[in-house]
Amino acid sequence: MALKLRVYVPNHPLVQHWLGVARDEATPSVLFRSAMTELGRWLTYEAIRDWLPMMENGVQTPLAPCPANFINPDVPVAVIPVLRAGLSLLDGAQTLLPLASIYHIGLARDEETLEPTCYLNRFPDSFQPDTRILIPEPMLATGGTMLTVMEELTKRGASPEWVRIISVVAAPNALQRLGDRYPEVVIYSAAIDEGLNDQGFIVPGLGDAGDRTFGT
Ligand SMILES: O=P(O)(O)OC[C@H]1O[C@H](OP(=O)(O)OP(=O)(O)O)[C@H](O)[C@@H]1O
Ligand SMILES: O=c1cc[nH]c(=O)[nH]1
Ligand SMILES: [Mg+2]
Repeated sequence: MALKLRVYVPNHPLVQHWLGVARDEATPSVLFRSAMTELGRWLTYEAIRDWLPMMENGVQTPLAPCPANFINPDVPVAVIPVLRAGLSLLDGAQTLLPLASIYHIGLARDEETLEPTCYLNRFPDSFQPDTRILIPEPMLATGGTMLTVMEELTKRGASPEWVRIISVVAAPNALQRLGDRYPEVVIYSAAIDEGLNDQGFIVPGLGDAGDRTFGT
């Protein structure tokens, strides 16, 4: 079955370098966090192309009038880190989007059923439909977590066409399920891996992103 959503894997040396560092089991927690921050920064840089709202506003240079383009401050921008592991990408994203509102959501997968449970939701009651929404979530495995996040967003008025996900490793299962339900969503991922093992971990993946970030 063809994949319906758009997935970009930036072939950028900084993205590929930090992905390698994050994958390496010998990488200690402190360096793993740096790698994830860097991935958050460069994946955000790629993802906000053609997505941030712009407006034209001429300026006067010291020499002459000149056309200029600026980010339109009237269109809301929101970043939705998915706790815990999504926090590892947040610093990098926030560096590039310093004025964005940050709305946290926390989900944990049951180790047996792989079903996610939501234990924290700091979303506003409603989102303006043109709100630009960036979701840092490093692991897209079964896709269950991201489908829950999307449901919580859309029932508050968010438009999938303005949602961009930054992820480090995505599995085909998650991409298929997300594409079937939300084909408008665009994903920027450092890699698409082969699949999942019996415990629902992405292979080769990078292990448990939350545990490696927080040393648990
Ligand atoms: O696509 P899925 O199959 O839903 O899996 C992906 C989710 O699983 C992990 O979360 P986990 O439950 O380990 O929580 P954590 O981030 O707190 O470690 C990971 O951080 C993703 O959020
Ligand atoms: O491989 C995986 C799958 C889900 N969550 C992780 O942290 N790693
Ligand atoms: Mg985890």
